[in-house]
Amino acid sequence: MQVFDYEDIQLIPNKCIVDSRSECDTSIQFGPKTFKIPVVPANMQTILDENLAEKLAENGYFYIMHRFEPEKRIGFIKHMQEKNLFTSISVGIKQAEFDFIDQLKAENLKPDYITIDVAHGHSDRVIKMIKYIKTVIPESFLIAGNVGTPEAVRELENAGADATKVGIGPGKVCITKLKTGFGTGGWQLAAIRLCGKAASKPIIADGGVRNDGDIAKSIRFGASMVMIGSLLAGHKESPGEVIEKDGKKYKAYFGSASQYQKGEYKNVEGKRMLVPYKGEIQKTLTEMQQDLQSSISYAGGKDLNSLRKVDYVIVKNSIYNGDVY
Ligand SMILES: NC(=O)C1=CN([C@@H]2O[C@H](COP(=O)(O)OP(=O)(O)OC[C@H]3O[C@@H](n4cnc5c(N)ncnc54)[C@H](OP(=O)(O)O)[C@@H]3O)[C@@H](O)[C@H]2O)C=CC1
Ligand SMILES: Nc1nc2c(ncn2[C@@H]2O[C@H](COP(=O)(O)O)[C@@H](O)[C@H]2O)c(=O)[nH]1
Repeated sequence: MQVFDYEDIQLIPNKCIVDSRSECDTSIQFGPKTFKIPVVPANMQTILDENLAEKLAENGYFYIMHRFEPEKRIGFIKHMQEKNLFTSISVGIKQAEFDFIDQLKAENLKPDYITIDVAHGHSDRVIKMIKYIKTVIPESFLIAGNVGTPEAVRELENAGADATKVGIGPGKVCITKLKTGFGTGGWQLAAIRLCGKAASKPIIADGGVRNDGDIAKSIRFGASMVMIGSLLAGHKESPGEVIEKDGKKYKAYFGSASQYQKGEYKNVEGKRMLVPYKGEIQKTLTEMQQDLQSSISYAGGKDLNSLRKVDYVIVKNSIYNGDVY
């Protein structure tokens, strides 16, 4: 099996067909809606809260609300619907989450998107939840994850998932690889390629993106959407207070399976780090869009599809020579 990660790949340019990068269209249809860029902030408590979700929805970006304050979800859905904004929430797989699906049904609330968010998505419990949601609220576009193999993608799709989320352990605050020996950490882009080839529905590349160019690479290897944590952490709108240390400003970013999320040190597979404060998130999202427009122009096209077939070379761990900024 050929394995590589983001830093090992360079895409090969084709002849340009636009006069300006502004002509390049970065929009993506994902499920029932179309978004400005194929990027979604990670559904984690230090990445997004209700206010940021609202801002993203208002401005044409995809979001997936996290599931770590379960009691807020019904109110959040109602609030977004009152504002005519799309609704996108996460669920787990414990019994209380089946009851939550029943509650949604009883209140006639049909989120536009539901994401099943667990560490090891290739399991009978996840398949049971997929089938349950698809029976009770078939109108919702259902994303299931996380997985790291073509077999898992196929099995979750066959169970009824409308999209799958790929990435076990490549995240910046993940320690799954170290704690368990398993995952796609270190070869996430190759895993996206394998899963993308097996998929008959969209996949979300989740974790390991360290530079804007990695978004184009994810699309090249089969992703429809790219989930990003660390690059979108540390903004003014990110949940949490600004922390001052040695005269510099930071915000905290911690794993959903860290002790900081769980409130206890049990089955910990995540850590906490401080991310330099970055100001407004819109600036980062705009830069991502501009960089992606540039990527499309290098691909020799006018939209994201042009990225999907570009040639590439594997330059194992060498592209950062003299190139870090
Ligand atoms: N993308 C990634 O690489 C990873 C992401 N995460 C994130 O951390 C959060 C917490 O995830 P998770 O622990 O699944 O959620 P939960 O704590 O809600 O656990 C869900 C259920 O699955 C069980 N479970 C968890 N892990 C496993 C496993 N490896 N094998 C069998 N059963 C398991 C849990 O039981 P019990 O705890 O008793 O085993 C629990 O009953 C999620 O947001 C997830 O996305 C976590 C790790 C890896
Ligand atoms: N192994 C773990 N993975 C986690 C945890 N919390 C979140 N995540 C995953 O990381 C990505 C974000 O990755 P990044 O490289 O962009 O920062 C996120 O979407 C989850 O899939 C965790 O505690 N352990």
